[in-house]
Amino acid sequence: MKIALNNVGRRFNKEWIFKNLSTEFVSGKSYAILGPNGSGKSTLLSVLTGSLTPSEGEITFADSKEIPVENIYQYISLAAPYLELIETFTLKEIIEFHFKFKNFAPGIDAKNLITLLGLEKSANKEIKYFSSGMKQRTKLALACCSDSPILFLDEPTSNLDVQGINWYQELIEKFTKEKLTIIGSNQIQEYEFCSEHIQIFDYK
Ligand SMILES: Nc1ncnc2c1ncn2[C@@H]1O[C@H](COP(=O)(O)OP(=O)(O)OP(=O)(O)O)[C@@H](O)[C@H]1O
Repeated sequence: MKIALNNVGRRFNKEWIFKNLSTEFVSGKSYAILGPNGSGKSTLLSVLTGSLTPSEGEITFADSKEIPVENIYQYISLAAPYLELIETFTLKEIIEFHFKFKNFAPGIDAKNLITLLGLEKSANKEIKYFSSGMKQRTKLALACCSDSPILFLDEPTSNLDVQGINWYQELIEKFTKEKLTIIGSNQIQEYEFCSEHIQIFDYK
């Protein structure tokens, strides 16, 4: 998989969030998009997922051939603070729902995903009764355990405690090897495994 950006910029009204960004994102590599709060990480991630159009420049998605932007969602898994889980579903139900649209990563099924989460006792509990950390683990596990070639994680350790952060790092180790992984972050423990760094402030 490849995402290629050619002089891409995005503005809201008259404010440029980033511009003149030309780079490539390829499978098997992990990328960190870095910058402080409000710098534009989530805006760039939205452009890269095809959910926000660039204000200038070109973005292209390709596998063995070009993929139209309207189809790119089929190749993507995403966990982000602004993507909510359906609160009235139980954990079992949300897994069943999610995997109507995505395939499980090799070796994963609903039962061992719950084990991986360490939430066996909460399998029949509604998401609305989950703690913020339990919800975050669930979002990360759904995204990482899907068989999608591109994985986007925005602020992946928000609401996780030290144990949760270790759990996140193990999850990444297990499930991102052959993927194109892109992390939006300003915390080292979230992106230390990423070999490629993009500083939003280099594109202001
Ligand atoms: N839909 C929008 N309309 C107008 N301005 C927007 C919109 N979305 C984001 N912005 C602005 O774009 C800038 C970058 O926001 P963005 O959420 O991308 O930053 P971020 O680096 O992800 O921040 P954080 O680390 O706090 O999540 C901010 O000034 C924000 O107010």
